[in-house]
Parts: sequence; C-alpha cells; structure tokens
Amino acid sequence: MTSGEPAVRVSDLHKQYPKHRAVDGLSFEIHRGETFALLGPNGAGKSTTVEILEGYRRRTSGQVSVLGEDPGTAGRPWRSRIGIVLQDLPESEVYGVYSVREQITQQSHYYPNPRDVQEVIDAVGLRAKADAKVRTLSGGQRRRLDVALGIIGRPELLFLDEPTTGFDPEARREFWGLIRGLSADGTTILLTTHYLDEAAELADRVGIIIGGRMRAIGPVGEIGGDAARTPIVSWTEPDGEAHSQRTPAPAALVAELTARLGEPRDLEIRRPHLEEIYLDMVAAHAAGAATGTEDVA
Ligand SMILES: Nc1ncnc2c1ncn2[C@@H]1O[C@H](COP(=O)(O)OP(=O)(O)OP(=O)(O)O)[C@@H](O)[C@H]1O
Repeated sequence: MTSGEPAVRVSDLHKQYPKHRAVDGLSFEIHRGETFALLGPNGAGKSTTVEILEGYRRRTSGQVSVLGEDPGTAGRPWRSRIGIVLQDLPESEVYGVYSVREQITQQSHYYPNPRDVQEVIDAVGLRAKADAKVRTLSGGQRRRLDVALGIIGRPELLFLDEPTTGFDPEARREFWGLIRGLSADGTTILLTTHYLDEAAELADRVGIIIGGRMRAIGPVGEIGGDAARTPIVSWTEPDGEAHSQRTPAPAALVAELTARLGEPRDLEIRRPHLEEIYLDMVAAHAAGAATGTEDVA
C-alpha cells in the first residue's frame, strides 16, 4: 500500500441478510494514524460493517480496502497487521487456567514483530495481576487483557468494539490514556462505542450510522453542521424557574437578560455536546421513518 492511501476505504457497501438490509450503501475512509469512531443506535449496522472490515463477514456488494487489501480474500500476513478487541469474548476454561503473562506471551508468538510482553502488561495496567490466572480477573481487568491481546502484535490498525463497557470511571480515564498513547505511536484506530463522551475524547473524526447509512461524518467539533451546533443559553429566573434557549446570537440574549435581571442566576452559554447533536439526529431519523419520508430498509 502506498503511504498516501487511507487505512480503510469503503465504497457503496451493502449487506443484505435474508430478511434485513443491515448496510445500505455505506462509503467512508479512515486516514492512516487517525482515530475514527463509528456511532449509531442498536441495530444501525456498525458491527456488521466492522466485521466485514475485519474479514469475518462477507459483504453483499461494494468495495472494501483495509491496509491496501480486500479483507474478504486477504491472508495471514494481512491479519497479523490488524488487531481486534471484540466485545464479550467467549469465556473458556482453557483460556482461564493460564496467567495473564502466559496468555499474552502465547499470543505474541503469532506475530512477526510483537511488542514486548512486559511493556504491554504495564501499558494496560495489569502489572499487579501479571501472574494471576485469567479466570480470577474482574470484568474490567479481563477487558484490559483483551486490549493487551489486541495490541501485542503491534497492529497498524486496531479495531476496538465498545472497549470500555463495564469500566468504572477511573478505569475509563486510564484506558483513554492508553488509547491516546497507541494513537501517538501511529496506530490507526477504529472505535465503536455508545459512549458519546468517549468518542468526543478520543476520535479525530466520527461517523454516525443510522439504518445502515452514514448520516454524518466529520471532526467532532463540526459534526451536524452549524445548525446543529447553535449555542444554548441557560439561566434561572428570579422565581426559580430554569430556562434554556438555543440562539445563534447568544450575546444579544445575554444583554437582554442582563438589562432585565441584572446578573442572571446560573448563566451558562455553551455549544451542544456531541451527545445532544447525536440524539437530535437519531430522533429526526426516527420521525422521518415514522412519517415515511425516510426510505430505510
Ligand atoms: N447474522 C445476522 N442475520 C440476520 N440479521 C442480522 C445478523 N446480524 C445482524 N443482523 C441484523 O442487522 C442489523 C444490524 O446489526 P448490527 O449488529 O450490525 O448493528 P449494530 O449497529 O452493531 O448494533 P449494536 O449497537 O446493538 O451492536 C440488525 O437489525 C440486526 O438484527
């Protein structure tokens, strides 16, 4: 693959299950070194898309290139260049009897240029558990081990499927630090998550899939366009009632409030968060689908 080529290129991708069109003409690219978050409600087609990119699911039609190859036909050398952290890996007794270090060491042997085992154990914060049997780990620690197994092969492209589900807030923050470190090392990352704050923290760009189609794509600060990002002014009236109003001219509204109330209580001006923009988009789509103005499968 040439250096200018994107890590992932998807063009007019379709996936038709017997009774359901899960992916309906999806096109997008992920640049090399970029962290890209794929967002969308349950059943939107995210996992189907990601599994096609990973080579685990066949597409119905469309073009897909991952690290310069078609995942539908790429072989073992290609597979060693990607890392995958799936959600809910099946628990296995055999897997559980090994220690964390043994498990990661074993996995490292599958790759031509693996990372150092101890470095990876430290990076995922499992130093204190390195010699513990895998079956004795907590849910969050298991997830860290999953990430360790996903990155031991020094992947150029890492797939992270809902990586922090079940993490406590501190573990999530630590995990974000780990992901930023991988990104700083040049790893391209495709993240799927239902945590909008996670996407806003980590992603260079996000793509929002609804009904198997890409409804919005772009940097977190630009997603949804100017209209979706109209500022919100909130304040509390003297009778204690909280108000909030969206306006493209927040300074004028604040001037009016100040003239009327003096210093307005609880005054806040902010842009909608990614989560609010996202929820508006999902609601608009659902309303369109309900009135028949959207042609979703
Ligand atoms: N093997 C399958 N056979 C038939 N339909 C499927 C299959 N896998 C997924 N689907 C359907 O395709 C649609 C998209 O599913 P997919 O798992 O890709 O969604 P998702 O965006 O990953 O959702 P979630 O956020 O819940 O993980 C859903 O309606 C789902 O029921």
